[in-house]
Amino acid sequence: MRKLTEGKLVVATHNAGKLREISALLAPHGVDVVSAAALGFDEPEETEDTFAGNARIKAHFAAKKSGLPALSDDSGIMVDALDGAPGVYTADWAETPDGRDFPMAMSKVWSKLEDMGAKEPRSASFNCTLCLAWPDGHDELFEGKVDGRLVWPIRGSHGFGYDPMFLPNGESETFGEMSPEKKHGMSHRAAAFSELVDGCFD
Ligand SMILES: O=P(O)(O)OP(=O)(O)OP(=O)(O)OC[C@H]1O[C@@H](n2cnc3c(O)ncnc32)[C@H](O)[C@@H]1O
Ligand SMILES: [Mg+2]
Repeated sequence: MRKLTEGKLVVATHNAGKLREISALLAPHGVDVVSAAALGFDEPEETEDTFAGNARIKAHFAAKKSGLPALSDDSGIMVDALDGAPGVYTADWAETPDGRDFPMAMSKVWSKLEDMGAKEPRSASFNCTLCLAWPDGHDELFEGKVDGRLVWPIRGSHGFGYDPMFLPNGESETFGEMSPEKKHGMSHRAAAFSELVDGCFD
C-alpha cells in the first residue's frame, strides 16, 4: 500500500461538517490539510451507484486539479426496511431548490417507515468509503460502517446531516447528542480512518 509522505493533503469535500470531522481525525498525524472548497474547486458530479465509485470520482478530480494527494469521503445512511435506501443517494434525498434540508430528509425517511408499518427496531447503518488518490492516478480505498437504529423525534444538535435520527447500537445518545469526541470514537468515518492510518501513515 502506498504511504502518504509529508506535505499538503487536499480534503476533497464541500461539506463543512465532514471537513470538521476529517480535520479532527487527521490532527494527530501532523498532516497539512486544505479543502477542495477552500481551493475553489467545483464539485464533480457523483455519477456512480456505489460509495467507492463516487469517492474515487471526488478524490481523483481534486488530486489532478491540485497536483497533490487528495482524500475524499463518500458516505450515507442505509435503512434495512428500505432495502438500503437512501444509501449513495443520502445527500440527494435532502436536495431542495434552495439547498439541502436535512430535517425534511429525515422526516421523509421516517414517513416511509411509518407508511410501510416497519417494525422496531428500525435498523440502519452509516457507511463511509474514503479514497486517497495521487495525481499519477494511484488510489487506495478504505471502508467503515456503524450499525444502529433510527429514532423519532430527532434528538440533538451536534454533528451534521442525519446525525439526530441515528442511535448507534449499545448507546443512549444519538450522533446528534454526542460530543464530537465520542462520535469520533465510534463512527463509520472513524472506522474507515483507522484503516487509512494503519495502511498509509508511518
Ligand atoms: O460529496 P461531498 O462534497 O464530500 O459532501 P456531501 O455532503 O455531498 O457528501 P456525500 O455525497 O458523501 O453524501 C453523504 C450524505 O450522507 C450524510 N452523512 C454522511 N456522513 C454522515 C454523518 O457522519 N452524520 C450525518 N450524516 C452523514 C451527509 O449529510 C450527506 O447528505
Ligand atoms: Mg456529495
